[in-house]
Amino acid sequence: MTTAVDTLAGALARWLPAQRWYAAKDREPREVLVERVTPLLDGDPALRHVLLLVDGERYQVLLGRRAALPAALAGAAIADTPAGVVYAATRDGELMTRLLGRLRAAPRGPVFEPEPGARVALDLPARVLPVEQSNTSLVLGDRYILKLFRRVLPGPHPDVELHRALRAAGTPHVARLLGALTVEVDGGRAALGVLQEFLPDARDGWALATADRTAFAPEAAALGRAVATVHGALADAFGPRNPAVPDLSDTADRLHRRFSALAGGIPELAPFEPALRAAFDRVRTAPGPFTLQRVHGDLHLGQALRSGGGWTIIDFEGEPGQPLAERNAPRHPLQDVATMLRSFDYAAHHGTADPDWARRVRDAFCDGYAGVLADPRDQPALLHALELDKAVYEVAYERANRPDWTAIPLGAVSRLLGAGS
Ligand SMILES: Nc1ncnc2c1ncn2[C@@H]1O[C@H](COP(=O)(O)OP(=O)(O)O)[C@@H](O)[C@H]1O
Ligand SMILES: O=P(O)(O)O[C@H]1O[C@H](CO)[C@@H](O[C@H]2O[C@H](CO)[C@@H](O)[C@H](O)[C@H]2O)[C@H](O)[C@H]1O
Repeated sequence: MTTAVDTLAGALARWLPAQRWYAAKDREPREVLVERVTPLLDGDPALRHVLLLVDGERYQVLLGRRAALPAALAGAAIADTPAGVVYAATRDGELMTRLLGRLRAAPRGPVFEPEPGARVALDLPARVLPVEQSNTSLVLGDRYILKLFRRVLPGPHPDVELHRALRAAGTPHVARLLGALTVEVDGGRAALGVLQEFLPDARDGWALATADRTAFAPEAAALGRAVATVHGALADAFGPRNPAVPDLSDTADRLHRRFSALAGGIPELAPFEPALRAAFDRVRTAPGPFTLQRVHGDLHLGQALRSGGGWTIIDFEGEPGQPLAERNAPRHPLQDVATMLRSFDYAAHHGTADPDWARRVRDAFCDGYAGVLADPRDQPALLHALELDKAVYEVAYERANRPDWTAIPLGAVSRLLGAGS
């Protein structure tokens, strides 16, 4: 006999592949299990928090239910049931306005905890950010931004942990953390979301750099200083968990493993494999010693917001597709520098190509960074290998998400190898 939960699971299996935050986007999941349903609001509309196991991986979804959907929510429908239409509740401003206030400790349900000393208004009008991203973000009253993670992973979450430590250290370059949403799973707590101060006048670095390349150049030095300041604060906050290592053989091994995992099904990368692996091997003899530390882990121009208060770095969750242990592991800080340099190259090759601009902005960023910490250009082999690693990741990312963009990172692999170390 087919139950209501089976019907819902089937409808979710058809709906998931169209969601950008669903990792295995290119196919319908084999199995969707509704693991736990927590009622947050009864009536019409109703709101449920739902944990799903999708091919064994845990996700959270917020489901609304109404007797009939208003036209504005027509695109959010998931299933027609005898009790009403079930739909993606994050699209429903009315329900999302009430979300924070409904997260009271229902047994094993989601909980919202404000940070010590933070006074949080629980009923500000909500709107969902129109950008498609790895997660789903709601702006509350233009004062807060609530990011709801889609994957639910037990253990310390870097977006919460790093923001908390950076604000405690008084770093001006991060948005204030106001609270966190968590849930109990597998005997521990898992982060479901973070609430932060919203910067209403902010524009992200990608928008700025692509709108007017000339105006962006002076900003790059300030961005370099901001990233170095954040690195210094992260090193202080988390301490020398992994004190100076004599060489970066472990990093080289990791780059090789990542290449094998990422490039397997990508024939365009095959001709570059020997040169890429040689570049990764050169990391083994880069002059040390090195101190590894917590880093941002997924830094690019879209993660840097420019507002009246200067540069703010956002989204410290690392690459969302990686396991938490990998994302929380100490790394060389040049990893973040390398990924930001890749972003300048993206901006330079978006529209009319302007490699000279990329070189100027890259130098300005490194100058700014070098004013606070060591000059990234003092480690050319490491920087080169880390840029290549990110470009390979980007080829895989673009093929899966934006095939028309694949030429940008693929061209970069070729250019970076041609340029040598
Ligand atoms: N504190 C903030 N103030 C203003 N806008 C923000 C803030 N944090 C994030 N944003 C906006 O939300 C978007 C998504 O945030 P982000 O943390 O990068 O989510 P994701 O991990 O899903 O990419 C950003 O590109 C930015 O435009
Ligand atoms: O922001 P996310 O954490 O979801 O990061 C993913 O998506 C990014 C694109 O939105 C992608 O970034 C790549 O494209 C950017 C331009 O759109 C460019 O500035 C970045 O340098 C480039 O890597 C990112 O790789 C991916 O993880």
